[in-house]
Amino acid sequence: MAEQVATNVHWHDHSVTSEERKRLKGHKGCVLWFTGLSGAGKSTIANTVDHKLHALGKHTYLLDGDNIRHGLNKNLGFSAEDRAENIRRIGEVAKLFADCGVITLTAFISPYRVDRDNVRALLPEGEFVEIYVKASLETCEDRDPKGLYKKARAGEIKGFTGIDDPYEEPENAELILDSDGKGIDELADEVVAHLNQKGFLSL
Ligand SMILES: Nc1ncnc2c1ncn2[C@@H]1O[C@H](COP(=O)(O)OS(=O)(=O)O)[C@@H](OP(=O)(O)O)[C@H]1O
Ligand SMILES: Nc1ncnc2c1ncn2[C@@H]1O[C@H](COP(=O)(O)OP(=O)(O)O)[C@@H](O)[C@H]1O
Repeated sequence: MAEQVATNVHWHDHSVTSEERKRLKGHKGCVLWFTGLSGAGKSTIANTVDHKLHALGKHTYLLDGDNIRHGLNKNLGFSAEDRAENIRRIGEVAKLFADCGVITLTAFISPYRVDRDNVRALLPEGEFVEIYVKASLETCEDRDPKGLYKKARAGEIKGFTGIDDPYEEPENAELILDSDGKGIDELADEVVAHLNQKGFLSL
């Protein structure tokens, strides 16, 4: 976890409370943390869940890997340190969204267990929902929508997750999606059903 560097800064409580914000929205906030290899289906499934929840009248927002790396995190690369900082910042942003009752979806490889666990620790108990989008390396390489695996195999990209950089599988994910065996719509429905069952879609 990053240490606080600045001194003489003080926490201020908001005059509109987190509970009041949630009441206005009609449901709790949470973070749906999709993790998995590049090409596993994180982004596509998260987008489909986002659509389905929006259609149900829920307040959602999706923080997507490639997009965040064009803005907030454009100064970060793919070393272990930069990936940790990437995930830390996303975690802090997601926490703010969840605090005001938004169902926040994130789609990042987030390959290191400790980085994901640090985000879990940032959030109130039960609000971090780790969703492992599980697909074999073979499946991901076959899909290879951006041609990145091909480049990594050719040595044109170094430190590519799954090829010459690690991916640590979740040990206690709330949900595991079988992206080798099932289609996008079915997997998105599994996520919505989980949220419903756990009471995230109401107050
Ligand atoms: N070295 C290396 N390793 C893995 N991925 C790479 C790399 N270089 C570029 N890319 C592209 O960046 C996307 C992953 O970014 P993330 O922010 O999700 O990565 S991480 O969570 O910080 O590990 C990832 O996108 P997704 O396919 O959406 O996962 C890749 O398109
Ligand atoms: N369960 C699935 N079954 C079939 N194709 C999938 C599935 N999940 C994702 N895909 C396809 O695989 C490709 C990569 O998905 P994407 O969501 O970009 O992965 P990620 O965000 O994990 O890198 C896309 O073309 C997507 O349509």
